[in-house]
Amino acid sequence: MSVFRKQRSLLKVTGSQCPVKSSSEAVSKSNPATDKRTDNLSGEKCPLFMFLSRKSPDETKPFSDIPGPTGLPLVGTLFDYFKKDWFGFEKMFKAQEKRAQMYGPIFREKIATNENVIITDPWEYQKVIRVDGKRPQRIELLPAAHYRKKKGISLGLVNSQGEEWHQMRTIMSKKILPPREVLAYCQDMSMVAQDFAEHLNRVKDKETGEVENLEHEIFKWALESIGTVLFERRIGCLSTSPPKDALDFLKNLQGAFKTMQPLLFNLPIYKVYPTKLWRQFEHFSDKVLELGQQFVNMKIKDMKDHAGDETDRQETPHQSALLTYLLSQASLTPAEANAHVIDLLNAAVETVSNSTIFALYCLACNPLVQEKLYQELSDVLPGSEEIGAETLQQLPYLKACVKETFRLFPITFATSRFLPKDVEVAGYLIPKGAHVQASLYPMGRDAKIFKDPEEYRPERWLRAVPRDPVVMAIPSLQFGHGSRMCIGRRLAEQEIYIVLTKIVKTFKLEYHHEPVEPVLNTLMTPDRPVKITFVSRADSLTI
Ligand code: HEM
Repeated sequence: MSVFRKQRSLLKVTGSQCPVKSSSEAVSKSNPATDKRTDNLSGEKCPLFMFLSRKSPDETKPFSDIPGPTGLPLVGTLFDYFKKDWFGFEKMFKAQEKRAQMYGPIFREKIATNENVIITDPWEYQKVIRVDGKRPQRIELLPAAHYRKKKGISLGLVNSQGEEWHQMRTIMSKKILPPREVLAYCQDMSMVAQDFAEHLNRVKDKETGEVENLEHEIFKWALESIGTVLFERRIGCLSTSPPKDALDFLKNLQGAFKTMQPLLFNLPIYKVYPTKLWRQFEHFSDKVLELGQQFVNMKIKDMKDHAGDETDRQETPHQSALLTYLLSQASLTPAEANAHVIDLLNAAVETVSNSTIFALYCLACNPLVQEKLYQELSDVLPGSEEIGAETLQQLPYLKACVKETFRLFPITFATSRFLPKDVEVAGYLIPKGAHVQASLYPMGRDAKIFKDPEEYRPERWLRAVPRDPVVMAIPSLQFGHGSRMCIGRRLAEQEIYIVLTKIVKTFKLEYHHEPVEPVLNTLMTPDRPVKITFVSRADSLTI
């Protein structure tokens, strides 16, 4: 009898013994991996269940038994992604969902040089999280790492490993992670978001209420917003004539992300021969670097111009931009400090923009949810006051809306680790060094975990009754986990909360077009222009 079937028969016993009833979102069908959670509402595993579901070591199957597509020597399943009846690289998350339906919650796949164990069961992925350690290793973004090595630039926090990573992370964490540091940016972010709402009001079509190239406008906001954190200065993206360099930066950043996607999964021929795609990627990356450096130079010039100017410093609530902080670190050369800031800029703009676009889209498609959110915002912020740290504590529904967006559109689509030691997952022994991915799209849309998974229902995250902590943590997995979790998570969430607050208070959002589907351009992005109608709220006090 398979391990899974054994577990299922044990679960029948434990189900009746467990003192806590199952939730309405409990498993409808038996699934070997998901059944293990018992889904009791307290979120704690029943001790009897834990005892009965223990496996003896000899039940653990070898790595080679993990199911998955066979593929060809050398290239693995690479050619599947060129087939008409299969999904391309831009729909990799769909391919993983399909594979999970075929092989179950754990499978192996080798695509060109990428060999992965993919897990769609959140309880099983917990075993990977538990062994994360102090210096977790994630697969590098190979094209980006190759580019940096070629140019002789630091690999940066995103792509470095081991001690080098740990040292960088320790320095940067002190300034980016503490809640008090992040909350200090509330006021600046709030002012940028207010400008953005006014900007939308200005640029929306007076007849249709739609904004031409909304994505581009949101990118401008995201650059302006993170600019206040990194450089403590306004870039001017939301003015009537934004600086050309800022617009070029955004265009090239998008180009770099878009061209990186196919480079990530194909054979890395570019390492020996600069293919057309590689040359495009290199061109975009060169421009991003050059223009990013210009932002840095502007800030450095500001600092020199205002050295010792106390009046200027008093105007800013948090006294030092991230760049200032990094430049003051004795262990970093100015070149390293610059490289880190450009890294953060790159990581921040695409991620925050796309998450915000999907959140606005979800709200526009769900008027009842939007109305409920509007009520919450109006109760807490009845006037045009700025959004402060205390306000953010009082907006549970807003936070639930963001979580629900992350569930449906996990823009990073997978989070991964190289295992630091052998681990048993879903009944298989996975050896140290294997690369293991949590596939977030199928996880978030699993009907055995979420009732009516296609529905946008923020209430899922508001249950008064405590639910399984593993389920509750699914949305945050898109920021990764453990000591290598996204360093910008708090900044990102704060920016998204603030901009949604300003927009929903100012406009009623509507959507009257074909549904938007996600596609990968390294990150998950909408597959078409998102034509939201922005209807000014008559009773809005913000504009
Ligand atoms: C919704 C927005 C964002 C999402 C979904 C996101 C997601 C992620 C994920 C999944 C990782 C890998 C974590 C892991 O391996 O455990 C990561 C790493 C990282 N993120 Fe973000 N991120 C976002 C916003 C930001 C922002 C705003 C910044 C900068 C201010 C940023 C900077 C970074 C950096 C530097 C790393 C590398 C961290 C390390 O390896 O130590 N991210 N992010």
